Amino acid sequence: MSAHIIDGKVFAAKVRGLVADGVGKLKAEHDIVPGLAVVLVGEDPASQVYVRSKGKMTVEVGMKSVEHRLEADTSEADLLAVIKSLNEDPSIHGILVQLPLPKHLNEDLVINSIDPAKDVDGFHISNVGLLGTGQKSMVPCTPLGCLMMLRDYHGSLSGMDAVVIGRSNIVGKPMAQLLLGDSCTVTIAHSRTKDLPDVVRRADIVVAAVGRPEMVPGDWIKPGATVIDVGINRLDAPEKGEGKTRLVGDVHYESAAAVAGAITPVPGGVGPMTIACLLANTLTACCRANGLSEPEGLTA
Ligand SMILES: NC(=O)C1=CN([C@@H]2O[C@H](COP(=O)(O)OP(=O)(O)OC[C@H]3O[C@@H](n4cnc5c(N)ncnc54)[C@H](OP(=O)(O)O)[C@@H]3O)[C@@H](O)[C@H]2O)C=CC1
Ligand SMILES: Nc1nc(=O)c2c([nH]1)NC[C@@H]1CN(c3ccc(C(=O)N[C@@H](CCC(=O)O)C(=O)O)cc3)C=[N+]21
Repeated sequence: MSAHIIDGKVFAAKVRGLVADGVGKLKAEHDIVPGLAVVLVGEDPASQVYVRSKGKMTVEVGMKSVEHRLEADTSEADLLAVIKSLNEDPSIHGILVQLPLPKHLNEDLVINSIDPAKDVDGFHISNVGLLGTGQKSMVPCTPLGCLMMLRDYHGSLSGMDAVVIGRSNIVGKPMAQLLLGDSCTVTIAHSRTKDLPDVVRRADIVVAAVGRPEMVPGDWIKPGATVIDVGINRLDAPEKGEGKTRLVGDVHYESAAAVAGAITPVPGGVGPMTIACLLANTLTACCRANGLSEPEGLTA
């Protein structure tokens, strides 16, 4: 194994430190405490992990943390009423509705009912449009975290060939926008892409956001390329004991690390950065809401 390991855990701790400094300054100089509300409908297991560490870290950086846990059969009207009350609550600067939502709820409608200024996920159509046109917006946390790691490792990304595997609204598409914004030549690959291995072999930067465990093998990776593994896949791990599981990414780590120049591990890569960027976005939203200058280095 030769690749440099990009340590998302260490980087995320650094970002949370910057956020904590900003929060401290807001409190000391303006007596303002940023508040983040998370709304969880039902008991999606993938979301559980996220909500747990998020609540803890929100409090650690000095913010107010609010959780709304609603029954899986909550009506759309009741969910919209909760969001409306959070939109109107001046102590709340960030609102996150955990996805996926139960099938009977219209995800687009729900997301677009969030005040765009409080949309710390950056999923509201208004923020998507602002990002797409290069205007100041709320930037989705996972792609923002990936961008921060890439900028930190490479400095400038200008002119690099980037391949994003996956075209979801929450990861693939905004990731491609951010890479384009940093002047990469961007290819977006998906399930209908022809000759995916050859497409990936051209890339200086590979971002894998597919949701298929260890799908990208090392022999698809150009020697020296930087590999960002967004995938979070939980597999059974009987070797660790009965009922135990392990997390793996969308990249086959061992073989990819043998050829890549740099790689993010799973766990300990993109995941912790996502949460750090959520806190960063909440601080940014709070500064903007109060007409204050926002901290450097925490936005795209
Ligand atoms: N670390 C973190 O903080 C986060 C991690 N994740 C993880 O990232 C991964 C992706 O998440 P998300 O974007 O929401 O997933 P989606 O399921 O919404 O999107 C997956 C994308 O991968 C594409 N795809 C599926 N199969 C293939 C294939 N065989 N070849 C090429 N492309 C394929 C799909 O193509 P098509 O559009 O054609 O169907 C789709 O665009 C998941 O593992 C998820 O758990 C997600 C969010 C945050
Ligand atoms: N509105 C919304 N926004 C999201 O950003 C969002 C969402 N819904 N729904 C679910 C996905 C998933 N997601 C993760 C974030 C961090 C880790 C994370 O910190 N993972 C740790 C591992 C945790 C463990 O050990 O299980 C790591 O990768 O090191 C995982 C997953 C955000 N998501």
